[in-house]
Amino acid sequence: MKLQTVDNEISLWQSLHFRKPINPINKMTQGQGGFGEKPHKHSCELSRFAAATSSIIRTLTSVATNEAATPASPSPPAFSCGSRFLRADNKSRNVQWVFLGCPGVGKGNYSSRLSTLLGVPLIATGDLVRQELSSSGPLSSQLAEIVNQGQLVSDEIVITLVSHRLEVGVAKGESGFILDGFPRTIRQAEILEGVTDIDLVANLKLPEQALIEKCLGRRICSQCRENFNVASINIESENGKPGIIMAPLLPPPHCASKLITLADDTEAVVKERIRVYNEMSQPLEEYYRSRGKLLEFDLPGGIPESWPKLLQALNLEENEEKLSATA
Ligand SMILES: Nc1ncnc2c1ncn2[C@@H]1O[C@H](COP(=O)(O)OP(=O)(O)O)[C@@H](O)[C@H]1O
Repeated sequence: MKLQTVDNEISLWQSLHFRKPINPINKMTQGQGGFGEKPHKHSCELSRFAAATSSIIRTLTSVATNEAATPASPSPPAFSCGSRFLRADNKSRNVQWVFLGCPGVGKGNYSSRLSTLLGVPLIATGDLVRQELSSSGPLSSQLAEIVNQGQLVSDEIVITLVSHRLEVGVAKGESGFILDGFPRTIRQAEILEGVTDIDLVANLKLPEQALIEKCLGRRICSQCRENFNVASINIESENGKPGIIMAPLLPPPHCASKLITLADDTEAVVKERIRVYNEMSQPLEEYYRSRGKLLEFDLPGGIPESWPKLLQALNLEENEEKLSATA
């Protein structure tokens, strides 16, 4: 039975290194939620998986308790807030937030702005996968095939990549994190839930037409790796839903001649990525909603309209100097 298997795995990781108790309420919700069946794992797969996850467990423990790295006199925060999402249960650590959203919704952009604002690292699994893919490592060609077809890479590989990234961060004294693109399956969420507390899961939404146009308009500077978008989106209001206007995000002149398109931003692959998202990742909305952690956010337009409203929804305010620095 699924619940039994998840418990077995979490107990295995706990026995390895981590100490977070399993919350009986979570167990109950998982059981009632009817989430997708977890694939059967052979014991050798399980032990490889456990090895990878024990690493994430160790690292997440260190991230969650990393007080030593906090400076004695921290510089004033770039924000003020009354947010219930900040440090929900543990004043000794920084935020642990997750960003959900379909490909093209802009979660990378908003999570990156928040990471700068809150002074926490942004961990984007898409970037970790692409880094691995462009290296000459053993996983490279295997990953290229999966990503270029718009499919998800295996939970085991993603967890290994996240775990490694967290370990590097802990060594540098990082505390807290914003996760962009992880978890993306119920299984990944269960693993995360089993090892640390997530304070908030922000779910960004746009109509599908805008998602497709945004993905197809995405460009990256091959030199500085900055993201831009050449799409000019104008979706008329329909059936009581407000229209959406999104201006292009054009590059500065020194990047304009160096723009590239990612191999998975073609129309067929984008549609497949959205289909895979709806099938594999959308169930996460209910998973986190039932745990009281989900913040739904319909983007009202491009960054100039959406960013202040997102801050409002999170009960955050940028300080004046920060506003001018990011303008
Ligand atoms: N958590 C994850 N689980 C499985 N695969 C992932 C995960 N995160 C990223 N990937 C892989 O990396 C690709 C790029 O991710 P990302 O940049 O987040 O794209 P998207 O625009 O689809 O949100 C995904 O299509 C998927 O193949």
